[in-house]
Amino acid sequence: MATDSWALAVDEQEAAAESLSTLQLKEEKAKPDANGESNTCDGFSNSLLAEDRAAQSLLNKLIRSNLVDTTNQVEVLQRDPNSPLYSVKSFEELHLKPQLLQGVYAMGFNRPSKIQENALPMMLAEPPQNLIAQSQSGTGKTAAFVLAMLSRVEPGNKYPQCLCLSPTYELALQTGKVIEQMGKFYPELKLAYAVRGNKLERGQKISEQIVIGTPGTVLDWCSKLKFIDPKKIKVFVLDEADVMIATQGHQDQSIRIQRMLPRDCQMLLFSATFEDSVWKFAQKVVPDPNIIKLKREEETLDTIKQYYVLCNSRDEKFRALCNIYGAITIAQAMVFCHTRKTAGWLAAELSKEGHQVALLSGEMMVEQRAAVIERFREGKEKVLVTTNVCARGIDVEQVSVVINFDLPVDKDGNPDNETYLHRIGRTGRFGKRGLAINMVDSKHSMNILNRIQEHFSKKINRLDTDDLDEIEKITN
Ligand SMILES: Nc1ncnc2c1ncn2[C@@H]1O[C@H](COP(=O)(O)OP(=O)(O)OP(=O)(O)O)[C@@H](O)[C@H]1O
Repeated sequence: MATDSWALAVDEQEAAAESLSTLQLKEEKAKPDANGESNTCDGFSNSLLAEDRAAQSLLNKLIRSNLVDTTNQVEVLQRDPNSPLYSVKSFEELHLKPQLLQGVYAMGFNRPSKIQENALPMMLAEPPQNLIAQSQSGTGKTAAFVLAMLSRVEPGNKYPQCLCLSPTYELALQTGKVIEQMGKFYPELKLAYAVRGNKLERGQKISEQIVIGTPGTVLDWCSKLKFIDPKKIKVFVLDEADVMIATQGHQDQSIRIQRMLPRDCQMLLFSATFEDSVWKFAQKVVPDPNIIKLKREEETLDTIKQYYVLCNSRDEKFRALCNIYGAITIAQAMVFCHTRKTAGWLAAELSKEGHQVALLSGEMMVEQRAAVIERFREGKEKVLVTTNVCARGIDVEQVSVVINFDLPVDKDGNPDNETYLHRIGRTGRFGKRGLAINMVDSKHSMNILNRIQEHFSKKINRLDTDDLDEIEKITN
């Protein structure tokens, strides 16, 4: 998988070298599994990977202001292929409770998103149906299952009826916020967070109708501590299944929780990606499911002009970058480096030259990263320097130029074509024309570039950055 890229490995090493105390902290975090697994190097890097995925997902939620646009069609696989397939074009068609419809409109939703068009009628059908749904982040999954939970809950009954599992505390909070917003016109509706640190008195029973939490704590609350009676749960949601299974122990805990629920409990599972492992897990926790998939909007190199620049050193690459900036007007650019060290250095150098630079770096907290991206989106900075690890999955639509200060390679040093496409493909979406410039500083990187070129069968032209006229031409 591209996620364990070489850059991630380098960043891990840098992080480890930078601070022993952080390392110890993270090792602590990597330990908790009940399976008694020892904390090997691999365990450490897997835990970082899981944290990375969860952080990425949180980042996307924090910076997202609206729905991700998609022109792809939804693929629906019904449990009973003979039953009619309903889809709705308006929220009215769903016959929601008035308070709920009011909540939906108060959130500014005018009509269901693409995935909601099919998912909502299925989730709200009687008798309840199970669902596995996959679509990229930002397509309206959370809003859909929150609506389903709020539709089924009976606020008059003061015990948990809906249970939602999230991979981390922070992600649980984000979903909780959506529940609160959408359920705003239901004052009697209450929400409890089953997350580590939320200590309740033994023997207590929870009166909140919706519980959202992480698998370990939810399992404790349902079994050992008996705060929740699992037999009374009507809707079970497993959110971010792909992020969930990246964390050791979460998969087993989720399955154990699911086994305690009544047979007729509605099971809903959501995931942004659908690799084999997610699919296998989904089938274990969601019996007899309907399945909905929405393909990612294809990234394309067709509308992107690609160039490479030959240099001999990091300093030469920097000069080339300055020359490009001197010759053409760039509204906003993203510059990708392999390591946070290079990224930090480059950002500092660019600022010295008077550029308004934002730096997105691995050691930043997710909230800090979100703030950096927000400022960049608002145009407060014109250049965003980042490592691959930080910027994966982030869409900033107005970026028209992408510069690979270092070419993307995987952990074995081979070209990472997927990352290349993802980095620059975004500049050419929705009919926009983009520009990508690759810095080549060795025979090795020339070889990588050639292989990328072959892979996509798209010519990458040489650009002489000492020739200002030539640079100017590339924008024509
Ligand atoms: N029908 C809708 N109309 C307008 N905006 C919507 C609609 N549904 C959801 N949104 C908004 O779109 C954004 C993405 O929605 P949502 O969080 O539900 O997507 P998601 O697929 O769950 O993504 P993620 O997994 O990243 O949270 C949110 O800002 C949400 O408020």
